[in-house]
Amino acid sequence: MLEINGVAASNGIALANAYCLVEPELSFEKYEITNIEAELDRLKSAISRTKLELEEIRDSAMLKFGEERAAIFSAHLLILEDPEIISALEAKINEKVNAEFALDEIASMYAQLFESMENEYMKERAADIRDVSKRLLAHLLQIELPDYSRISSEVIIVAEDLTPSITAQLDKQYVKGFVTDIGGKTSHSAILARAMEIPAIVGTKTATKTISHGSPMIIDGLNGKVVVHPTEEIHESYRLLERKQREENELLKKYIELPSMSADGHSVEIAGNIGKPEDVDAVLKNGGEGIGLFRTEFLYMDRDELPSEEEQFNAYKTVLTKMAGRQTVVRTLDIGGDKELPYLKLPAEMNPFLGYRAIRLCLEQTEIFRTQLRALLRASVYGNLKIMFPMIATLDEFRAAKALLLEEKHKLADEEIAVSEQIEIGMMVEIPSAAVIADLFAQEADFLSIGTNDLIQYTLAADRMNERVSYLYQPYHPAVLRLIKMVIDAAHNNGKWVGMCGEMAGDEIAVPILLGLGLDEFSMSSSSILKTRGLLSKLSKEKLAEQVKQILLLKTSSEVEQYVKEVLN
Ligand SMILES: C=C(OP(=O)(O)O)C(=O)O
Ligand SMILES: [Mg+2]
Repeated sequence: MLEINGVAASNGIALANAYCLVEPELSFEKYEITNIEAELDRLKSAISRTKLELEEIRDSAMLKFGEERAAIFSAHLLILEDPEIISALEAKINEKVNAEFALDEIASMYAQLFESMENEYMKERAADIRDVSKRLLAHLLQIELPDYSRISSEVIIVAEDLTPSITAQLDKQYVKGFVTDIGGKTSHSAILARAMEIPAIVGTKTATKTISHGSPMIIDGLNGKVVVHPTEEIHESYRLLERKQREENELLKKYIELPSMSADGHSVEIAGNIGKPEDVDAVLKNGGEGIGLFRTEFLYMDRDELPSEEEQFNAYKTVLTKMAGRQTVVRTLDIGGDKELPYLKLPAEMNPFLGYRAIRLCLEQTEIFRTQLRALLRASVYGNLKIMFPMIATLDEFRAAKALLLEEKHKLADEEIAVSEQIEIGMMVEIPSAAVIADLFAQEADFLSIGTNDLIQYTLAADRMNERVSYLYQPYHPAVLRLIKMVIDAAHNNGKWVGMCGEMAGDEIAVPILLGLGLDEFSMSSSSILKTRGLLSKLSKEKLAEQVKQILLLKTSSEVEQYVKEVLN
């Protein structure tokens, strides 16, 4: 039995076998062959097995993800059927070299040829050739390649990291959880795991080195623990725990229909965070009263080009229609940091979290921004839309973004296209400079939404993705609490509402503090909604408003945590 610790990124317990997303070593030696016919046969049979595999992948991608993604595999199949490539391979084998070596030579030659072409489309074909030849090489060497899109039994994914696009493709029916070497509580793979409501442990540092494919394992998303090859006894205790958790989740269901109200009768709003229109279902299923954050960048990911105005319009319209008049806060494109768009071909930066991203990019590449704003404005008539801008650091940025929005609104009016007159325009407060001058922003914004995932990392200068400094990523640090108080007070002093859409809004130590500070809206992963509503129903807002005065005098994060735990008991 082996125990590994990591960051508890998404709650829950999962028991299944490991599915290691580790690229296996595909090394081989060059050797001279004596039987050319036998070698050609070996190549032929590896090609047919590769084709069969690709056909299966293509068909399952078609079913699960649609035509666009399936097309990649059709293109791979065409390469395997290309007579020119096949005869080049055969000619090479006729020089009495083994098939692996022949494949490597020919595939590299073609890939280099495509790479040297001016045409972008042809350049990309080089990647296809390398991909197919890797698959074929694996078949020649009789090594199985892991492929997450073909998982069809219950597994726990073990990977160095999961990019948002891989995570978004995992099929919840089979993927019961995941464990990664890197990442923190607010890395985007962790956020997506919470949206998928599957347990996840990130930042284990060693999972891929110590867990082998197929090993029975348990992940304890509550305590950030991974157990590999558990003893019978441990397995049984976790099975019972999992059952207990399922029962507790059943009990929480009573809160689906109840309003979000403290024990002393104060109402707040508990909303959900989403990344794709289909995530709305989980928010509604869990009784979310609104959407506090729609991370629209996910509409731009996992594809080869920017989404058109029409595509975006349809996505926003779907969300607004499903939300049926409930408050829906949509955040404009927040790309950068750990969220990349390869097709924008942005140069690599030394510090991407401090670089050219989010509103900075939108205010420069205004065509991208205007397309999104138009789509949003056109969709506004289908529900209760509020728009907010990410990563605002200066008042000038907020004014410039708002001006572009109003310009697009006027243009639509000229075109006689209907736009709602009720759209509130707000902003994320996730950069310390914005928190410090929240009083100035609150005069010009209709609402503020505190993004603690970034606010914490920028306040403590601790990368939210870096597990080596995760001890510094402290939501209850007095500096963070003071900034949050400043923002809430600034909004209220100007008659505006204030929400929080960072993960802290669903954190059980933070919720009592935030209630005491007067936060109006708590927006979180849909899996946290019911637990938070249950917790809220046991808290007295008026009593907490007094206790918070004490909390704000505490000197360290652990003192705050200890105080809240005592108050709660
Ligand atoms: C909600 C936030 O935005 P994201 O996690 O998408 O950066 C935040 O920073 O708190
Ligand atoms: Mg952010």
